[in-house]
Amino acid sequence: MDSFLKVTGIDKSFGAVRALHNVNLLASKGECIAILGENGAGKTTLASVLIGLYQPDSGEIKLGGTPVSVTSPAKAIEHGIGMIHQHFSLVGAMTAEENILIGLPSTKRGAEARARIRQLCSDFDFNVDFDIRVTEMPVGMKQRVEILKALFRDVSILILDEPTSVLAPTEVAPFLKGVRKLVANGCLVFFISHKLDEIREIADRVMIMRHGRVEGVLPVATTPMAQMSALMMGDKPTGETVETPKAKKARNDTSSAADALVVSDVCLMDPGGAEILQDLTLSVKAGEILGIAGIDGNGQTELSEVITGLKRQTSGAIHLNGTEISSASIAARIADGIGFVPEDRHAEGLVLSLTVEENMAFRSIGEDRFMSGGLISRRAMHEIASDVVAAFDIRPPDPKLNASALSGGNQQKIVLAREVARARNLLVVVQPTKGLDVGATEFVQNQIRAVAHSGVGVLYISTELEHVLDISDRVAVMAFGRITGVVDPENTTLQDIGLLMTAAPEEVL
Ligand SMILES: Nc1ncnc2c1ncn2[C@@H]1O[C@H](COP(=O)(O)OP(=O)(O)OP(=O)(O)O)[C@@H](O)[C@H]1O
Repeated sequence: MDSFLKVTGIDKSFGAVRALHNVNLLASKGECIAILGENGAGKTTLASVLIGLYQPDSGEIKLGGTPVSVTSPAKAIEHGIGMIHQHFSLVGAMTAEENILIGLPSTKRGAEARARIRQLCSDFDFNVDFDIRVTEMPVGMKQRVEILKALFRDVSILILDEPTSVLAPTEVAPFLKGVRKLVANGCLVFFISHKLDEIREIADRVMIMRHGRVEGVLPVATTPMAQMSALMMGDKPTGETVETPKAKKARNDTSSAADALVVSDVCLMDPGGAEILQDLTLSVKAGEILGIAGIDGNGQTELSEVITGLKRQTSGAIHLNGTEISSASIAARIADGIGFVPEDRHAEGLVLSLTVEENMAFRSIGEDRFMSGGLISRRAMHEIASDVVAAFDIRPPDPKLNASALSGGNQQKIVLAREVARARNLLVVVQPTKGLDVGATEFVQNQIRAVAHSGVGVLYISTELEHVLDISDRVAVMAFGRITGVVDPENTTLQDIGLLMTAAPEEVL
């Protein structure tokens, strides 16, 4: 094989954690290599070494036979290596075009450049609104802007870190098609993903990582999924199975339960006067899981923010256990027993510069369990966090590490653990399985089921339709800031839901 990229003997440690252990890889232009591995396996670290965010402790990277020193992301771009991260790095106050052209000399930012951006958009079927700022964009659109930014810089190696996790089901197929086009054009694409079916669809080879080592680089077409999964998980069993339909029925008999949450006729306007939520009405009973399905950017995030107090509705009312909380502060809602797992864990869920145990106590200081004799007890904080770290299998199992030192999946577990503990009446989760490996996904779903089982109402918002259908007792579909229908997940079809997801405003009841 004519290898364009040659990675030899890469090692990278963070203190005692050996994140990469003698990683070797040969890859050619015009192929798509999936990188598969459990949370914490070293996938992001390897990608970060390739794009110069981290310097390896040892090892070598060659491009076209020449050793290269990738000392920064800017150097990586010079070498034609770009990466789309799970957490985007766009400037919120700027438009798509301004972001794509940022840092380029003015000679490269004229009409020709703008035409090329639009051409790339149409080549890859990317729907991007060029008139709005990034802060106003739904996550899926931000991702498309990030990709355009890399494509505009003519990358020949593009690393995509779980790119479909922010996309709605209907957006995935066109996106994958776009990636295949990129590969056909000679780009070497690394596709980090936890989704075996997607890997099967998009990748030529799969590189399986485990505990910082490469367990194998195998052709996708001839490698059974079971073999990929076994290499990824070692001899550990994959996640426990979930819940039988019978058990789900037994749990979800909430017909006589009281309403935990009632949202009545809620409207939300953005500063420009556009209606983000329109006369939205729904209810969640105690012990019930109400799923919210919908294409990203149809008001789901804003719904979660209005319920948790991060945004104030323009009109309408919100009741928790029969008491109106429409104008209550965020702190008052937390005190009332609302737990919230936000979509953007980095921006809203965690303080990365604080330790795991400090993050566990975040916004809960003052609760009896963290206090002793009227003072904050560091010991209680440590003990509570140690228990949670063990129960949620957070790795590395050290509550005194900064949250920034944990992999994305393990950071997610911290937020979930903290919010589950807070949710005495209502748990609102947005994209809770994003970035989690198969085992961790099962684990998180089971935690959420257990919360509902204890009598807490759960609002489960996700673009992962299969997960929503699997876990929810009822599913409300959102489009254009409204609920377009409520369905029984046992008696509905994907087509029915698809229709509700794309219902035009005038078709909405
Ligand atoms: N900046 C850092 N400081 C300390 N430890 C780190 C740092 N970055 C990663 N690690 C550790 O290195 C190991 C590999 O992490 P990495 O983020 O590469 O995993 P991953 O395979 O991308 O996981 P995920 O699927 O959860 O994103 C983990 O044990 C993680 O805790």
